[in-house]
Amino acid sequence: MTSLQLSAEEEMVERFLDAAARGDLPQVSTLLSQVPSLLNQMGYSGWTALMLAARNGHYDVVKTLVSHGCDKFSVNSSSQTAFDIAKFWGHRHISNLLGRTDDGCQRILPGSDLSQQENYFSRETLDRLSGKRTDKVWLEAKQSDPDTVYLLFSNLSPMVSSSQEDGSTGGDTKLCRFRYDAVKDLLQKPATVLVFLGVERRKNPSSTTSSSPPTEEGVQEPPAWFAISTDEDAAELLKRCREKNCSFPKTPNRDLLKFNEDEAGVVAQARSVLAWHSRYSFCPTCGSSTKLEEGGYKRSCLNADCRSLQGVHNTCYPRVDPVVIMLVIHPDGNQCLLGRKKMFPAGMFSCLAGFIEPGNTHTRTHTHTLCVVNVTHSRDLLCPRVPAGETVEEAVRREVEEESGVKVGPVQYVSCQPWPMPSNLMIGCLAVAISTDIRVDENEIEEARWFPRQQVIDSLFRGARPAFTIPPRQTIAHQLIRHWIGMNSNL
Ligand SMILES: NC(=O)C1=CN([C@@H]2O[C@H](COP(=O)(O)OP(=O)(O)OC[C@H]3O[C@@H](n4cnc5c(N)ncnc54)[C@H](O)[C@@H]3O)[C@@H](O)[C@H]2O)C=CC1
Ligand SMILES: [Mg+2]
Ligand SMILES: [Mg+2]
Ligand SMILES: [Mg+2]
Ligand SMILES: [Zn+2]
Repeated sequence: MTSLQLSAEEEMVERFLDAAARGDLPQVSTLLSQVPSLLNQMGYSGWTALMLAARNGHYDVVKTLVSHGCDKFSVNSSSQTAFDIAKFWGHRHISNLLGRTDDGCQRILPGSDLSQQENYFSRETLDRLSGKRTDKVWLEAKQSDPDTVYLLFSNLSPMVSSSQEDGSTGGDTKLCRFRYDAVKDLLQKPATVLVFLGVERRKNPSSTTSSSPPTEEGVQEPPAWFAISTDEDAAELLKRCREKNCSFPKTPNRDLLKFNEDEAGVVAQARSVLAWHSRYSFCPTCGSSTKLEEGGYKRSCLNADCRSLQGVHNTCYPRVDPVVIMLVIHPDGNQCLLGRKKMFPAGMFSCLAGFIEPGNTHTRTHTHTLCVVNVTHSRDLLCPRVPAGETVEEAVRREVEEESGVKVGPVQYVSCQPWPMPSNLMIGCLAVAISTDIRVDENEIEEARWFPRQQVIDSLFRGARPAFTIPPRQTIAHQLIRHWIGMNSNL
């Protein structure tokens, strides 16, 4: 092979890689059909087309390369697969696609344990079927269906059974499931709140054990799930359960972390919606009484003159509070900033976190999406000082500086977690510090420190005598710390 031929071939590889990096799917497909051997080629950078598409979030290109049978397990000079790269850059849909594989292959992918990238409380076990919430006839039929599953809540705690003899939940907590006959009296009570959670997702339709008749089309519908919150005495409610060791856990922050991933997702959904009902019994706009609608996903004001009945108002729907939670990395790349609140168990440090705030009067440098304004209005209206929601990045910078005095530069989203105490969405980020002096706000944080990577590894993997402890694996704080430790610094 002459040097000229070689460079032509190299040039073709670089063109192919460039198309993948830019997300140019037609170009990727054309080149592949002309030269199929391009599929797994590495360029000068040591990256394959799959890695570049995964890096830049080009889902369609990744999908096409995978469908052509490309090698998902090849690694770059930092030993990262395309899966690792997608995960690092927060392209979860791509890491899910690359991680979705049979059990045999999953072993091969480094760090490919899917439960690691999916945070606790995030699994969508049920199909919410939100379109059915307005279908009263369907919802009523489902309520009396013998296959329907009911979960009972008292004071926002679900009834659970525990395998521990003393009733203390030791990691094997299960939701108590009820059928219509066991709860139909509760459904008649005026104080009862009923929330439609969704229907089971069928993995294997042929293995159904449903006793309900097929629908007109002959398709058996999967069982529906509802959550019931009632004012009946907890001790009375417990008598309805035939299982042993039933209880309503008393300490949500601890006890709600003991379900398997499937049930944790259902609990998060049910508890957040029920918590909203418990706090919004009256109309936030005019103070009148409200009625439940849409399968428990709406409260409408009973005052016919209320403003909330005109148009769509967010006060009528369950609320979610966004919270940023961030692992701040030292400019040297080898230490991270962790803090502790007074209420934490002794020796525990965690990521800093804080509520995203509405309205930010900082001067903004990026463009806004604005409502259309009359062109004769002053320029001030086009570059408004009007309050607008804080961005995730701004909230990260503000909270870190407020709580620790450390200034933050780049911010990168990693993953998020519904946190049903009562209804937060924890938005997990990595952030890089641009100053290192710590000055804690003692109202919020008792202490904050830079921890060297090795000390963090000792804590994470419970090495000999760790200097501090971190929150349990079910928290996104734990997962962010783990993510940083697992990540190579040269990406
Ligand atoms: N899943 C996880 O790994 C973690 C979850 N969290 C959750 O994040 C949440 C926020 O973290 P913080 O450091 O407490 O926030 P923060 O730093 O913003 O301070 C909380 C204070 O902000 C005020 N505040 C502003 N907006 C609020 C709102 N919508 N609801 C309640 N208080 C509001 C209150 O005065 C409150 O005391 C906590 O509720 C906690 O449950 C916190 C750390 C780890
Ligand atoms: Mg905070
Ligand atoms: Mg704060
Ligand atoms: Mg705050
Ligand atoms: Zn009202």
